[in-house]
Amino acid sequence: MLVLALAIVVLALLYTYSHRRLSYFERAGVPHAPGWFLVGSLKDLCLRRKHLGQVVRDFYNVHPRARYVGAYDLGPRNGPIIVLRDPELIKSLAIKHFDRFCDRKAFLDPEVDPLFAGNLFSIRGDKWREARNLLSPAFTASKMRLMFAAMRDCCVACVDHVARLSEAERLRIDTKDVFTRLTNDTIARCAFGLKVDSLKEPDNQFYVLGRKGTDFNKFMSAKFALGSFFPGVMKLLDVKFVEDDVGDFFKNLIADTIRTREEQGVKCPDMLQLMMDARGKDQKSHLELDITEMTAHAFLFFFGGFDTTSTQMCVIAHELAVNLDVQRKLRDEIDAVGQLTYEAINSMPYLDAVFRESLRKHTQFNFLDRICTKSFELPPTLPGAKPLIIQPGTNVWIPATAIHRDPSYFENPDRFDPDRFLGKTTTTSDNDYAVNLGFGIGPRACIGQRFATMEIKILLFVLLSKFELRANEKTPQPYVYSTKTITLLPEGGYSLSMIPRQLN
Ligand code: HEM
Repeated sequence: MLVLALAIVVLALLYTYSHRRLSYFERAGVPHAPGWFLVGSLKDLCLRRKHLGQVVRDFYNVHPRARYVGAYDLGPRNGPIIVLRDPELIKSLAIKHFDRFCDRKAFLDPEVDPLFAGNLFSIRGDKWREARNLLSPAFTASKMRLMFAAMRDCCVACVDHVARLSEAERLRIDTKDVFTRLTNDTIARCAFGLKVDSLKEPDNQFYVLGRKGTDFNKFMSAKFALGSFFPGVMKLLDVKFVEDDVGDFFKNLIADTIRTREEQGVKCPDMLQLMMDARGKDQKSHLELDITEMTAHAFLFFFGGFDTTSTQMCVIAHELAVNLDVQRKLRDEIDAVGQLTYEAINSMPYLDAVFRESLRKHTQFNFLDRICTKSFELPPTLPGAKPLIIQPGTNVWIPATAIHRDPSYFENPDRFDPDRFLGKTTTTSDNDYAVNLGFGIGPRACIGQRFATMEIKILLFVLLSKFELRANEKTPQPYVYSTKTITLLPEGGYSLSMIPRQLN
């Protein structure tokens, strides 16, 4: 009885506290999405009524002219989220005032989950700066040139595998499975210096455990929500993103590779080598780079690159199969180029346009998140409103998905139309920069952008040289994102037909 009474009192206190928090934007005079006790403004996401992308668009559409709007986070604190709408303000916070908005919201305590919480995506402050400086040289244009041959070999092996399938199998390709194996093998080669063929050996440990560690479609989304909004509960229950068998496998792999390289005096052009070379160079560095930290960074290729890159391949293949005019135009460009070289892949305007349009229409990071680290005065959101001072710890979202579907920036935004990017170079004009957010913005933007772009372009080149992509009866049309996950997985899954070109 006493316990029940106590529980009711705690709940009532929490409710009163939350009620006050949920009036924050009302009091500040900022247009906002409504919020509810515990679920904040993310009720539809929690109830799986809407995909995260739609929820972000709902926030964005709260007011068509506001420079920013408000929403409320999950959890008993129902913290305020500032959702930026104005490209100028986005640039101001993400670039000019980066020193005040350099971190993301913490998911996890590094002590609970060192592999996940210790990687570049999650770490903060000076530790992030040092790690980013250390890892950036692995992604320069000259490193990409070095990795080109390895990537090409992986893509050719993947397309050869498709060619060896029976005709019936080729009519129903599970693109996610094939492309995930490809990205796995590329990462094994370029991050860990390992040769793996996951299409020939489907159950190899590298693939099986890498997949297990990054499977966003099962419990991962729930863990993300828990870690994001109730990090304390995550710590208490000792819930990890990276389970021990996965973590141990990768740690041992890194330790063995380092030992072998040191014993044999071998140097390889991969990310692991960069970290090995950086060890012990700077005594004052926060980066001690022990095996766990090196594994965390190398493992980041999985979190950052494995699922994202294969997903982007899937959505492009889908769009090409349902937009045959686009496929034809791209194939003509590929045929005209003929020879696949590093220079060629980087100078194909239509291929680049197709890729950029895919990032726009199918945005994997529905919002980019930043946390305010020093108090900051936002300008009035609307003419006549007051400026808003936000405090350290306030969450700021850049609603990438919503901006990408805003007709004031992209005419007819639901259409897949690569032509809109033709004639625009990748180093875009100022405003373009803040409305093309597929790889993020500012110093915290995706470090693997060049890597992913090159891998995807090579695959498209090799694939379309040999196959025509066609929708089959399982291809989702229209493409509706499943509300069961935070990824771009369509209801019904990915499926396509690949038809050898010479048979047409
Ligand atoms: C098509 C594939 C990919 C997409 C769409 C993508 C997208 C993104 C986005 C939107 C961000 C957040 C940027 C921001 O907050 O401003 C990000 C961060 C990141 N991505 Fe990617 N990414 C892809 C592939 C990769 C690959 C291949 C890697 C390989 C290492 C990678 C590693 C990372 C890392 C480490 C971060 C965190 C950067 C930091 O905080 O300093 N990504 N990515």
